[in-house]
Amino acid sequence: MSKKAKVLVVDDDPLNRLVLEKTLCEEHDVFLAKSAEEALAFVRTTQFDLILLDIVMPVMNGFELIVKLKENPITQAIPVIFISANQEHADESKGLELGAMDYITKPFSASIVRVRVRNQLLIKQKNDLLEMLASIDGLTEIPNRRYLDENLSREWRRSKRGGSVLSVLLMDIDYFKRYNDTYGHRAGDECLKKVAQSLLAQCKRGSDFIARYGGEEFAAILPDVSKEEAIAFANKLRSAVNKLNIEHKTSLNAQCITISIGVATMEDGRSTSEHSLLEEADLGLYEAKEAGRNRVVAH
Ligand SMILES: Nc1nc2c(ncn2[C@@H]2O[C@H](COP(=O)(O)OP(=O)(O)OP(=O)(O)O)[C@@H](O)[C@H]2O)c(=O)[nH]1
Repeated sequence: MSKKAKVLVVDDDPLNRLVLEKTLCEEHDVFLAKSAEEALAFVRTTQFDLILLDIVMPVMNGFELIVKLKENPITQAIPVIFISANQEHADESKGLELGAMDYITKPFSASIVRVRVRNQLLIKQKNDLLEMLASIDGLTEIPNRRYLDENLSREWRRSKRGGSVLSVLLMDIDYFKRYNDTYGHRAGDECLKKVAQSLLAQCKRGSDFIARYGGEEFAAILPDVSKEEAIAFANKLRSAVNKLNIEHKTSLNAQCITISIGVATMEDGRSTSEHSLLEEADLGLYEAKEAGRNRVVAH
């Protein structure tokens, strides 16, 4: 059975909160906030699938709250439905212009609220699925370059802010053109899938992130991992690929598929940009290739 959606009801009127909870609690997990401030505290700790939002509330009203929600990358994708006693068209169009998905007027019919909430949750489910598909590489089924770029940008900003360490790896299969030429493009695809899955299997920490960077290149983002730890992890990845023992009889450095890895680490928030971190890892990768392949070079 699929898990219940989390719906946050934000309304200063206790009776409205109670009625909405009763209306929705059979189908969804319902959370109640009695003010916009309480809602903001809630969304910091819980990932909601939908917010039902009153407009007229003391201190911060519903319009002000939706602006804050849409400004924050963490909350901007949560669909909002206004539920308000304001029946003016101007309020409804303002609510929709500010990013709400729907506008329900009070007094409301419980069955209409239920259907409109269900509709928005279905749209969100489909959007989440599309977002996920757009982030996964079709061949290897691991995150793609787009997902990597987003994640690196986020982790780089986090490290810069907190002064924490961040390591990046760039990996490339050795003599892969020769592999394709020898065994065919289809076998090349199978090889890429096996390598990708073996790299992924080495990621034991939730924060480790592996992606297909493009072609026969892969990348890893390792938050809070020092240079020494990143080198050790890179060697673990290299050894995992060696152990796959995929025959490569035309390779010039081994009898089987191997990878070369470049490592770069940002310590004390010193790197100028996330791109410079990738460039340093790329330099390490280049040197690993030059030095004979099937090795790790840190920059
Ligand atoms: N089968 C297959 N091959 C790919 C894919 N993407 C890139 N390639 C191939 O990967 C090969 C990469 O070759 P090069 O960049 O010359 O490098 P290399 O042969 O691995 O040599 P070194 O990196 O110097 O060890 C090219 O022949 C690409 O066609 C893919 O999705 N599937």
